[in-house]
Amino acid sequence: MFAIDAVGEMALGQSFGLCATDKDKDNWLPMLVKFLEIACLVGTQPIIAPILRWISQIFPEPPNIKILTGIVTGRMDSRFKGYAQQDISPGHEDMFWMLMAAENPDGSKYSLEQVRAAVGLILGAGSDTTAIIMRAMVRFIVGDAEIYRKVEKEINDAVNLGEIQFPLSNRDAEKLPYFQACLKETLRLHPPISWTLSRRVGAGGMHIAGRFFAEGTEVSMSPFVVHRQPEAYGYDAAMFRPERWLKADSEQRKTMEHNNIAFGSGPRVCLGKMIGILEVSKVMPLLFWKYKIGFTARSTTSPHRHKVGRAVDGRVSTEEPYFVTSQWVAVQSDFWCDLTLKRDSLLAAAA
Ligand code: HEM
Repeated sequence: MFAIDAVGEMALGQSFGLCATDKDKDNWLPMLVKFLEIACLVGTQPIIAPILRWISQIFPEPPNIKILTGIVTGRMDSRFKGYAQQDISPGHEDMFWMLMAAENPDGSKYSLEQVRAAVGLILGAGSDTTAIIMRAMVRFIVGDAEIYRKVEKEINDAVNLGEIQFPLSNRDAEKLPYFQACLKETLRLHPPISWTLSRRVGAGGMHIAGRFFAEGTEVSMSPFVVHRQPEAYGYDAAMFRPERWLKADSEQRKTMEHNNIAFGSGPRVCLGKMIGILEVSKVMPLLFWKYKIGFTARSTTSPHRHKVGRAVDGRVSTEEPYFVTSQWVAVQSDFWCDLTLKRDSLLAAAA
């Protein structure tokens, strides 16, 4: 809910109110998963796009989707209207405002359709991705008592010594090296996007990893696979071990960073990379400081209640606290946690 609200605030200057009401009354969460499933289908099989467009013209939009598209379209329309009346920003420069000021390479302004498409892309690309990392971080950290202890200690010590303050600034979050190493390990082992956007092989074709690919072939890489190479991350590449980032020498660290493609790489790298890292760095230390977290069994109403959990690598286990379904996006479902307010945070609130 936080990730959707945050991206709403950034893209259209206003959150969608999920955190404030503590409810997903418009069904953003299930609809986003559906949206990403369709994006996966169209992204990998572009031939399907015109068929889906045709179907969507014949059959009415399902009511749930209609509500969401209605909310987004309504907000955009009112911003377009405000913009035309020179009421350009809602008190701060959001992405809508920047897109309206942006120019195409030929110097022309973005068309309304371009702005609509870009805002839709940001809402889709910037919400579940960040939420997946947050869930995976809880699973990896809390699932290992020693790592959890180290994360808590680092945050508690930094708070007690007055080195960091909540709400955390990005600079303060950088004062938590062990937490940052956990974030890197999470992005490495559970990259939210299972393969990067495809690229087309250029004129004359190309040899990649010992194979020839003809000109025009679409190729892509899977962060999930690249991030598990022992050549880059060591013999224990499949293990969640934050220390690998802290103990690596500069050459090893360079290799690990270079192979980390959770946000893609090159000219089409994720445009929200720094925003995603900032969001996780602001929220997760506060969560770990404020609450004691534990996993609980799956809810009796869960669609997976008869199944054991499934990890991001497809391992099926009763120990696994969530169920990962991976299409383009490796999304978790049925993750039930117990949160207990900690004494320290209660005392700080009372002070
Ligand atoms: C942890 C969070 C995130 C992850 C792991 C992630 C990952 C990715 C990946 C793998 C790509 C494809 C890059 C490539 O093929 O080289 C991408 C593209 C993109 N991402 Fe993110 N993303 C995250 C958060 C965000 C956020 C918060 C936003 C916006 C506020 C965003 C906006 C975009 C956009 C607009 C693109 C398309 C770029 C293009 O077409 O050139 N992402 N992201």
